[in-house]
Amino acid sequence: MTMMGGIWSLGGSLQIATIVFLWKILEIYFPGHLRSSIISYSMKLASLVSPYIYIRFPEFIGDSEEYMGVKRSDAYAAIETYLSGKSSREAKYLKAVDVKDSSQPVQLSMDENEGVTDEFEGVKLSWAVNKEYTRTQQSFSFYPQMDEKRYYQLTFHKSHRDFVNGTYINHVIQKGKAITVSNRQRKLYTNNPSQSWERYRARKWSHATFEHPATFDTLAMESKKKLEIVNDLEKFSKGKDYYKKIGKAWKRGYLLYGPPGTGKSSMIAAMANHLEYDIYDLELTTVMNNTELRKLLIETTGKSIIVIEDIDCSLDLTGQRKNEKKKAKDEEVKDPISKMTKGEEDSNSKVTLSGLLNFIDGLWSAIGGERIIVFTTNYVEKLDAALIRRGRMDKHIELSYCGFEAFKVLAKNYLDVDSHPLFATIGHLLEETNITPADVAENLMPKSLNEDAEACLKKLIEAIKTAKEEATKKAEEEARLKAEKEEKEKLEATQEDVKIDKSLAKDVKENGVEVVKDDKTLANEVKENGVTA
Ligand SMILES: Nc1ncnc2c1ncn2[C@@H]1O[C@H](COP(=O)(O)OP(=O)(O)OP(=O)(O)O)[C@@H](O)[C@H]1O
Ligand SMILES: [Mg+2]
Repeated sequence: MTMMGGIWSLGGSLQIATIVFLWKILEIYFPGHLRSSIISYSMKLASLVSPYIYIRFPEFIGDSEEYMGVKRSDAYAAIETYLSGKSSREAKYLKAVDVKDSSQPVQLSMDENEGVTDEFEGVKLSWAVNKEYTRTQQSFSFYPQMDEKRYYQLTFHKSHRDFVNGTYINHVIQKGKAITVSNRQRKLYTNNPSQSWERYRARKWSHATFEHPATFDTLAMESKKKLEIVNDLEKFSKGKDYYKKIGKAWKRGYLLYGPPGTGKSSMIAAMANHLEYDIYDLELTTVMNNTELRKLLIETTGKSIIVIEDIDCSLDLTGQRKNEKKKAKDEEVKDPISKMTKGEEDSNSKVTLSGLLNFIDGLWSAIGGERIIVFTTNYVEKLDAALIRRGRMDKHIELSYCGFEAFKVLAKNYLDVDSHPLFATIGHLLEETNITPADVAENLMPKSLNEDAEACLKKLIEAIKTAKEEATKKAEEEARLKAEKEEKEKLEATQEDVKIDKSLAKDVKENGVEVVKDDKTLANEVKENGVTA
């Protein structure tokens, strides 16, 4: 189909008709892989006499022999977007690339075997989209599977070689990227299990349109803290030159920690909405090893937030668990047979702490533009210090129970009230009670059409009182258990002392000599009598 690319520059309806006819014959009578060989040989033949130059932009780049290592080409995507307008006006065979919401037009691109012409600074160029077939690298089969590889082909007269290399291609890529940014719909990605990566076109990430409505305005937290985070994000997103100057990869790590329901996930959504970034929600438990993790990283794009939720649950990454693992390993060394029986489990070994650290700040982490990495956890104290040190997780943000200021944000959002006589009671109760913003929000939400703001606020007051009573009961119960435990320990210690005393007395009686008292007995005597015996 390379020949088709030349059609648009050659002109002449007879030539076009002949070539289209030949192409149809090729398509009907020759299978895909044979067709691409015929095309490739005819192209070589034609190039001997043709004054045209052809540049190919494949859809996937990387090691073409190893499908697992390929990445969708940014240039291909930019060209697709750049040509979208022209394609929808000129091409006859089109396909819908991205169907957006009903308020926006469908983005169209040329279908295979189609071509359009472009003119830039007086130079005419032609574009075509083609595909070729290659054999997949799968196990031996009598019916080998063929993979399609799409590519854009640019054709131009050889006199414009320098202009195209120096100016035109740059213009196309820049323009394509700018269009993408202006009408892009943000995406929420999640990683596919690696078993489905085998096929060439199978992606490592699946995506859906990101539509979470949380913003920093709807987020309930102290305004000072909120402003600090917003400023931090903005400084980062505009910091390209700064990061270059200080010699650091353009990325920033955030650790969000706090009890369940305090807004960690909501904050990630608010960050993405504020910066207009995509989100890559990385499910670490389906990643088999460090190599897979790196491959996933390579496939992420710039202007994105990579999220690992509940990092403490995802993997054996906590310091504590690592020690347990080390202990288990030491035991294995002592007992090689047990190691062999555990062999199967080991081969399934998952991402390690060092693999994750590499993911965050290894050499590979610097590719592909600005990126934010966010970890969330309910138990910050469980995390390994190496994982959350500054430079990796640059900013630690605690999301905590609902304070009065956070309540006011929720009241404004949920009930549209800025002030109310019941606010004072609520403020007072919140000072004494730990209740999550999720619980407050749930109580503020009207449950029927007749429920007004006052009814909701009263409902909240009752909920906080109940939470307070429960917390008091819980604290009392804990105090009782603690006292019981202390009492038991004291009793056990006394019984131990009595035992020692009795054995001493027995020694004296039997042997007629006094045995030197041990330190504990002496200390007890000093405590009780104020003098040593
Ligand atoms: N700070 C907050 N501001 C606004 N809404 C909140 C806040 N915290 C919680 N919510 C509400 O509670 C719900 C749960 O919050 P979210 O999922 O963000 O909590 P989380 O901290 O991620 O919890 P988990 O640790 O269980 O994942 C959200 O849908 C949101 O409506
Ligand atoms: Mg969450």
